[in-house]
Amino acid sequence: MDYPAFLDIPALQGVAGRVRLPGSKSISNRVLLLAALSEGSTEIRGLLHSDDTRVMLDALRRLGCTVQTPDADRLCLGGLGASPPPPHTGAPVKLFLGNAGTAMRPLAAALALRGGHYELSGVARMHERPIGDLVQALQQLGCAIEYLGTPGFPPLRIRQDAAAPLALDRAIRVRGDVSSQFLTALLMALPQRAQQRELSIEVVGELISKPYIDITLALLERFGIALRRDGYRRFTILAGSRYHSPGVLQVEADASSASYFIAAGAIAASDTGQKGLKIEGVGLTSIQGDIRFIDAARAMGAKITGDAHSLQVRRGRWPLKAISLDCNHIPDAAMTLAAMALYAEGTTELTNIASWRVKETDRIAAMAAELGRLGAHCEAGEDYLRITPPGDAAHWRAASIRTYDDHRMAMCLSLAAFNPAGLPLRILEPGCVAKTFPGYFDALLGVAQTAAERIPVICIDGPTASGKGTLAAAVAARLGYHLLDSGALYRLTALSAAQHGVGPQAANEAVLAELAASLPVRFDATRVWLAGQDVSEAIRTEQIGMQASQVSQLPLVRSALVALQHGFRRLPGLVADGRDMGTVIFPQAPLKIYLTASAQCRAERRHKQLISKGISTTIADLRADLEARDARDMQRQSAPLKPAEDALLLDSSELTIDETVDRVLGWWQARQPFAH
Ligand SMILES: O=C(O)C1=C[C@@H](OP(=O)(O)O)[C@@H](O)[C@H](O)C1
Ligand SMILES: C=C(OP(=O)(O)O)C(=O)O
Repeated sequence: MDYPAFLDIPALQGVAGRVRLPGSKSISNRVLLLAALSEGSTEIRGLLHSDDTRVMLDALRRLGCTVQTPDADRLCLGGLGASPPPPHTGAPVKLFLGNAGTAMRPLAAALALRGGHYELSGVARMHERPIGDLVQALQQLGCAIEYLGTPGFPPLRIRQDAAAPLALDRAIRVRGDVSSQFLTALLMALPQRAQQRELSIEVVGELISKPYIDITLALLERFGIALRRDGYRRFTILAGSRYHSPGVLQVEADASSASYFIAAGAIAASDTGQKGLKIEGVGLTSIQGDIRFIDAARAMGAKITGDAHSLQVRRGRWPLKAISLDCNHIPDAAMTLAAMALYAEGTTELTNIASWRVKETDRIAAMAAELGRLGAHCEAGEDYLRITPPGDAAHWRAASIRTYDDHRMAMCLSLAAFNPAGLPLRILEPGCVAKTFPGYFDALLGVAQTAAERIPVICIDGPTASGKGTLAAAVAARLGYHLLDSGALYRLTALSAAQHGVGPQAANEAVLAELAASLPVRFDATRVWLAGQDVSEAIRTEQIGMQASQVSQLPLVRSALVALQHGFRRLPGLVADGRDMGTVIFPQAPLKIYLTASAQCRAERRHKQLISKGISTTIADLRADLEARDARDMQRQSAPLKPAEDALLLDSSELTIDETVDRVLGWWQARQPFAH
């Protein structure tokens, strides 16, 4: 998924409909590793496809696992089972684990206990995220594991002789007050060495994020590993333990990802009687601890119902009620409470969240800074955050939100788009959501509602071959906006007419208008589809171009296409390319460009294009055609080609494409309210 450098979200009002969430990160990466350690193949359904699972899968492939994907929902992983580990004397197997804590920590333990020569590294931030407590526990056992950079942090080298004896006769002690992932890592890795004897782990100090240990235990059980435990203090893996694939395993949708939609349902206005938002894939009986976010959301005012596989959320109490909550059990979803606090009456206090400081970024500092940018007042302590929302609508600010390469910062702060001041919101580097939820913004904007006039439209009109199409596509890509190639609609009407055996002449106006009104059209970034067929090339022939020009003269056809064109005005915004976008279709658009270039220049560009396609023609002929077409477009009765009164004229004769794009983006930026 290509993300722009920033995403501007217009002020949102409601949410409605249903959203199906991607798989749980925590379950996905645990299941992948357990399947890898098992004999035979495991069919995983509903696996999360994101940066964190991609690095895990890449690593497992390098370790020798086979991966097959019979369809989009199923992945079959062939495990390593009893196959021998690589020799510790050979070249290291280098594994890059991005910023995935659920890959780095468990793989470090699993490989140290398996034996072999490995180097584990990640992105720069991963090299600042602690792993010392886990490494110490492994070293205690006699594993040869060392730091390649700063002591206590990745990157790591593991050089372990699989045959060397380990000190397994006493309990392995591990601290759990920095991250529960260290204990999870040991729990998942140790069964490799529990064939002959039972193995115990003792947790030193207070364990944080306990519900993540419950996920680990639940999945170990699915893979046949039996344990004895004393609360969260001591865990004993029984002798004779062996990973046994369950065959097929369904991954629940991610409960942390659900928190953004639960919050949206609680915040967004919905008409009385409306059911609000349905969240599918995860339900009230989830094995993920973050499902307990619903208790906190309810305490703030959300109305939540549900069953085993889905949740239904709507606004209840309004404004929301501030809460004071120990969030240690829901470290990830608790960030969403910070965003909900923007809409609460009073000061919300989130405590026992020291682990926020060592995650994708220092989340306490980052959250305080960005909520402050929106107009809230925050007090950040070593392990707490207090949030007092903007006093009233007048105190909200149009903010440009930094995301610190932290997916949760981007997802949480997007909820500020529901602000009561009706201000748009800018999210910088929105692509960071790819860590756990690549399609997040599409999902949010797919269920969000706002008044059509709040959705910005940039109109790019101009004569034939002026470069409108290229400019519009580039501007849309840079802004993450939808694209309407209105000229293509006329071409599509002409093509559809030809397919139905209807000529483009005025006598057929009524039939042509009927065809136009129900065009089954879909655009994506580079292709055009008509009734599921890729017609990108078919509509570009000179013949269809001439017929398109003819049908575009017919008033009934033009009006049939108006509603279709208005339908393209969808969140977060639209770039509309055509001849009457600014004058007729979107007269209220906040930016209108009239793009021209001299006839000679346009003829030369078109000539170059045609030559590159192997079509021979002369510049003089093309110029004559262009001028004839201009005259026809400018003189037609209905919506003649002319600049809108408030359009900015842009002559691209002397400009490169990049310069033209930058000019338009510069004009657009100048009209945005975001403070820097
Ligand atoms: O085990 C897991 O899947 C996770 C444990 C938690 O980390 P900590 O135990 O470091 O709090 C959580 O924040 C992380 O996103 C996923
Ligand atoms: C802390 C997180 O990730 P990780 O699994 O990398 O620790 C998170 O997803 O919020």
